[in-house]
Formats: sequence, structure tokens, C-alpha cells
Amino acid sequence: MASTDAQVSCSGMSGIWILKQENCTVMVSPSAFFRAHSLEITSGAEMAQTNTVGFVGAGKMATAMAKGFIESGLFHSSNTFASCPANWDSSEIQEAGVTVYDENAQVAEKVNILILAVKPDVVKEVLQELSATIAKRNLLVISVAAGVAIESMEKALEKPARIIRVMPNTPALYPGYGACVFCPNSICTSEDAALAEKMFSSLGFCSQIDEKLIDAVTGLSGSGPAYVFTFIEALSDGGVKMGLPRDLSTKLAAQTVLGAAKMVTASGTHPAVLRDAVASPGGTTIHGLHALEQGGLRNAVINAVEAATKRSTEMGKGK
Ligand SMILES: NC(=O)C1=CN([C@@H]2O[C@H](COP(=O)(O)OP(=O)(O)OC[C@H]3O[C@@H](n4cnc5c(N)ncnc54)[C@H](OP(=O)(O)O)[C@@H]3O)[C@@H](O)[C@H]2O)C=CC1
Ligand SMILES: O=C(O)[C@@H]1CCC=N1
Repeated sequence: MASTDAQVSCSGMSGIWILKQENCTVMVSPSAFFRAHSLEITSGAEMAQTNTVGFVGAGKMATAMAKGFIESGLFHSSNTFASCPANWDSSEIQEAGVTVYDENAQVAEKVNILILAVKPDVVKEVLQELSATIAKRNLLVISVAAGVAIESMEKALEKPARIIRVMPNTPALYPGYGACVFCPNSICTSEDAALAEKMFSSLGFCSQIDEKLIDAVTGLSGSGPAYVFTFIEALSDGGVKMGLPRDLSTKLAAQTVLGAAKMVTASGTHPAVLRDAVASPGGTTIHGLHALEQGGLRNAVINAVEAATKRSTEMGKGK
């Protein structure tokens, strides 16, 4: 929804909105408010009513995004579709209310936004299969495939199409916790970019970037949840080694990562400053940090991002 200085208490585009500003409370109808302020109506509620989204591929990333979009209220489950081979277990995405077909064309015929959530080596084949429908229905095509460049997707289609390359991550399953970047192709309009921003912001952090940066994003936030799960598991193992029950240890480890991440995002303070505030002179933390340096934690994490980035670039070659 367009922002104003007023606090707006509302639910959806129907009924009455209560606006509070400088001790003044006004009740208005949503449409009157938008007319009075010459604003375009682009709320999540309107998007949910007017846009239909389809996922080609009903795997882990499609399920996370579909659940996130529905949970955030951006898309109604009745406007959300997916396709995958008949032998794929799509029960999780169906439980979120998504209608699943086993023909990709059935989805492409129903939606105005088509999200390619298949493995990178299948993207070209799917684009060729749906090329005529994409052109006929002027679909906005969004790809989340790692390493697959916009140029190679354009080449796979018979006619120019609006394509947006996105790199999300699986925490998008919980709206607010995803991290995502997007790059529109040259044919996309500013409205297409705004739509992508609205869609992926509903899942968490979202930023438009130059395509040349997307392999590095893939190596950092695309693959990053796996690094963090490994860290949480190791933290929990440490607790267990020191005598904590596994369940308590894992809860403490996960909450510690969540809390530390919150401090970085909420304060905007450099992580090194926050780390210093935990490490008392001669105390426990500095002994722990020394052990981490001896184990090469930072070196290992930097190497992980570098290796995954290189792999993403390599996967794009020859496609
Ligand atoms: N998982 C992650 O954390 C992230 C993944 N991505 C990207 O998301 C994409 C999907 O990854 P992910 O969800 O992990 O993979 P999954 O293997 O979980 O899902 C892929 C889905 O595509 C289906 N599929 C295969 N071929 C076709 C086809 N021709 N038409 C329709 N559906 C098909 C698969 O079915 P079947 O296996 O039966 O063939 C499966 O349902 C990848 O390109 C990946 O790079 C991006 C960011 C993060
Ligand atoms: O491992 C992969 O290739 C995908 C892309 C980013 C996260 N998972």
C-alpha cells in the first residue's frame, strides 16, 4: 500500500479505515482515501485479487515461496497454482491450498505470473515448451534457477518476453525471514519491477540488483541457510558435549542465531562492534572466539561463499 504520514488501521480494501494523525482520528472508506490523495491502489489485498501466480516445479523452493505468498496475504491460495511430474510428492504445497497439475501448460494458461522453480538444467526445456503460451498470454516470467542467465532464457523463447531473474532462499517460507534479490530484463516495465519488489518484499528482505552480482548472492544468501543450519547444529553439538540435553541445546543455539541476526538488522551496527560488546576482557567469550579463530571459522565461511559463487557461475556456462 502507498505510504502516508498517517497511521492507518485497516484490513483489506473493503469496510472502513481508521486514520490517526496528530491526535486526530478520521474514518474513511479506502477508495475515498485513495481518490483524495491521488494514490494508486496497489495494496496486497488488491494484488491477491487481481494476480494469479503459477509455479513450474513444486519442490522445496516453490513450496517455500507459495506458502510465504499465501501466508503474507499477497496471493489467495485460490489464485496460486503449480505443476510438476505426476510422480512428485506435492502434498506439502497442496496443503497450503495450491492447486497442482501435472501439465505445465495447464498452469501457464491460468496465470499472469509464471515462476520457474525447476532445477537449472530444466529451465531451457520448460521455456521452449511454454514459449507460445508465454507470448500469447504476455506472461511475466520469473526464474529462481541458480546460474541461469537472463540472456539464455531470452534465447530459449521464440518471442521477447518480460523476464525477471530472482535469487530467493528457503526461509521465505516464513514471511519476513526470506532474503531475495531480483533483476528484470530490458523489456520489463517499471510496473513489472515494482510487482516483483512487492512480491518478494512480502517474504522478507528484497533488493533490485545488477545481474552481474547474482552469482555472489546465490553463494551468500541463496545457499547461506545451509551454512547457518550447519553452524546451529555445531553449536548444539558443543552444548551436548558440555552436558546439555539435545533439545535444549538446539533451541538455545537457534535462538542465539536468531537473536544475534536481529541485533545486526535492527541496529545497523557493524557485527564486529556487537561482538566486542559480548566479549568481556579476560572473560569466557574471548576464550571461545580464540578457539573459533584457531579452527578457521571465518576462513571456512568466506571459502564457502566463494566456492558456491564460482559454482553458480560455472552452472550458467554453456546454457
Ligand atoms: N532449494 C533452495 O534453497 C533454493 C533453490 N533455488 C532454485 O530453485 C530451483 C528449484 O530448486 P528446489 O526447489 O530446491 O528443487 P526441487 O528438486 O525440490 O524441485 C524441483 C521440482 O521441479 C520438478 N520438475 C522437474 N522437471 C520438471 C518439468 N519439466 N516440468 C515441471 N516440473 C519439473 C521436480 O519434479 P521431479 O524431481 O519429479 O522431476 C520438482 O518438483 C532450482 O533452480 C534452484 O537453483 C534458488 C534458491 C534457493
Ligand atoms: O544448491 C543450489 O544449487 C540451490 C541454489 C541456491 C540454494 N540452493
